[in-house]
Amino acid sequence: MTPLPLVAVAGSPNAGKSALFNALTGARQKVGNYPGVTVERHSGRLTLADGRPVELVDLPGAYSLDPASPDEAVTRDVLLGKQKGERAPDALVIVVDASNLDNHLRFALQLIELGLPTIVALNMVDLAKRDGLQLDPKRLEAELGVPVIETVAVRKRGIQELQAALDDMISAPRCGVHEHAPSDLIPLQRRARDIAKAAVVSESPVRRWTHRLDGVLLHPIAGPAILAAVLFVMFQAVFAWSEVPVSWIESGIALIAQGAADVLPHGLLRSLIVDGVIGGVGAVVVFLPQILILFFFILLLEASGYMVRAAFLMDKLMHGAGLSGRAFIPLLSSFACAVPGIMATRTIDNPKDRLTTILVAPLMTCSARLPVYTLIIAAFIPDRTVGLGVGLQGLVMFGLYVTGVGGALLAALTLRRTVTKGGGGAFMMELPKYQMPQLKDVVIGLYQRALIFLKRAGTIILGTTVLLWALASFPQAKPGESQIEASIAGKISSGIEVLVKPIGFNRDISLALLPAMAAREVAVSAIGTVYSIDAGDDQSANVALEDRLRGRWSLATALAFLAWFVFAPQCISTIAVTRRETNGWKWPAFMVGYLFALAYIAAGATYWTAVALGL
Ligand SMILES: Nc1nc2c(ncn2[C@@H]2O[C@H](COP(=O)(O)OP(=O)(O)OP(=O)(O)O)[C@@H](O)[C@H]2O)c(=O)[nH]1
Ligand SMILES: [Mg+2]
Repeated sequence: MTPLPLVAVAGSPNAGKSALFNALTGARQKVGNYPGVTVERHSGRLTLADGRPVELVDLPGAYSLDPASPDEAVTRDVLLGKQKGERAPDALVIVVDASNLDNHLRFALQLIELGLPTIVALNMVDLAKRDGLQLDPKRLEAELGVPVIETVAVRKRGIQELQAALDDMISAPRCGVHEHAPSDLIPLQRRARDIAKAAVVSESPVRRWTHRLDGVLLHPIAGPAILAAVLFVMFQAVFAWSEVPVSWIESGIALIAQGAADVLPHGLLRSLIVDGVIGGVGAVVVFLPQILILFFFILLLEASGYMVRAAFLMDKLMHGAGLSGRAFIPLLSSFACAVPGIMATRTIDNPKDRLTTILVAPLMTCSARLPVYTLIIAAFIPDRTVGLGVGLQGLVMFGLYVTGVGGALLAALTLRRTVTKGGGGAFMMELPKYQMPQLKDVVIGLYQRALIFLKRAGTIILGTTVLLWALASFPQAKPGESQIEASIAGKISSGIEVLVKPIGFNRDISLALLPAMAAREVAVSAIGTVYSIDAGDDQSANVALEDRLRGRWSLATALAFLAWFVFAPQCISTIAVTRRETNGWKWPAFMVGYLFALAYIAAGATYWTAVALGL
């Protein structure tokens, strides 16, 4: 018995292939598995007008014939007649989304080049129309050189016409499958865009604007320059805009501390409230404005549709580091916090790519580092401009972010050649329309961020601060003795100090490192608490934290401390989420190990360089 003619339904993800397949085959479907892989095989039967049966297979969506995932590999192998347990298809139905034509035509063009008898289903014309886009299928047909049928798969519109076209095609003599040579994506993309443009009859202004903006924002030279400028402005704003609200919060906290000191009697309770709670938590809460400004930008970039363009621009760079372009969005979210960033890696299909992305995500400068960076920069970097209105402090902050990103790319490159070696794939993504961000959404996003931050301040940070206060307050010092040196915390930190002395860290830092494991910001509150206790009741208790630091740390130590924080894996939540996402302790342990090693080396190198330069 000769097998039925096989017709493959192929196209980009979400084109509506399965919907069309269902409309064509109805209930006559079979679900199996391709041998050797975990990809399902959906097939169904279709009877042509003259009574001849054909078999239809619904292939997994793919962006190109150069696969990035196991699903895409099956699609390619079936189409090229190389899939085990499947015969070569006799004809193709390519499904494209009319409202997303230039993206979907890329793959369609590759498929048409295979030379099989082919029909293009121009699907989702209902959605295109709703968006104000009208296309000319005849023009498209002329450009592509194969029949084009308009369909709305979910409403079964155009199904009969499609079946009639299949009828003609199966009757025609078939020619063999041509080999696929991996094609260069850039010319392919350009052709797809030109054809999609030619097929447009009319287009709404929003769509037209999107195309025009993309012409500038995705330009090979202007695009990256604009992206760099956007990021730079963002980091300058974090400093410049926060000055006033920070000073308000500072005076508020000082007032509260003063009030508490006035009403409470001398002694331990007063020390706990004023030094422990108000001193520690207050030192962190001050950073709320900066964190909100950072999130304001991230929310704006996301809502406007620019974020995905940024990912597109970064794709080449990501590939250079051995990462998938899909890694960009998880890594960018990690600027806010590594926990959602690591969770977002679930969109990366290649397991090695994904693992690498998880392992480097903590190197992205999360918002919890901001308090530490800000404190040290404010204390040690002069507040002056370096010309053109660019502030030195903002520049140093920008430099710290760049170091984090550079470290992540280098780490990824190294990991991909060693522990996470293995093939990756080409990456493509769809660009959404530009949108005016809604004020309401941004406000809600910021409100949620503020709440999360304050909750952290009230729980983890408060808890560790009080614990540290207790460790730093007992046993009580005898007269003439320094309280910190007499305390348990002082003893512990002397132990740590032995380890970190070679990289220029002093006792204050050793004391802050341990509680900072709970959350990075705690380093700031820990230093705040310790200094409050140490100052005792003398007049200097009211001196701002920065001024105290300036008196006690050398510039070399401060810079080493910054370098440490760029790399150190100090966050329990990140370690926990890594364990969950990688199903075990192996990778989180590896991550903590290599990041601490990097932190130690970076801090040491910074310290000794600074000392050598005479800072
Ligand atoms: N409005 C509208 N929606 C459609 C049309 N065709 C498909 N859809 C919807 O689009 C979504 C994706 O359709 P699918 O058929 O699952 O797409 P697919 O190409 O099989 O996707 P993958 O298999 O994931 O690549 C579903 O929610 C469908 O209901 C259409 O012509 N018009
Ligand atoms: Mg499908």
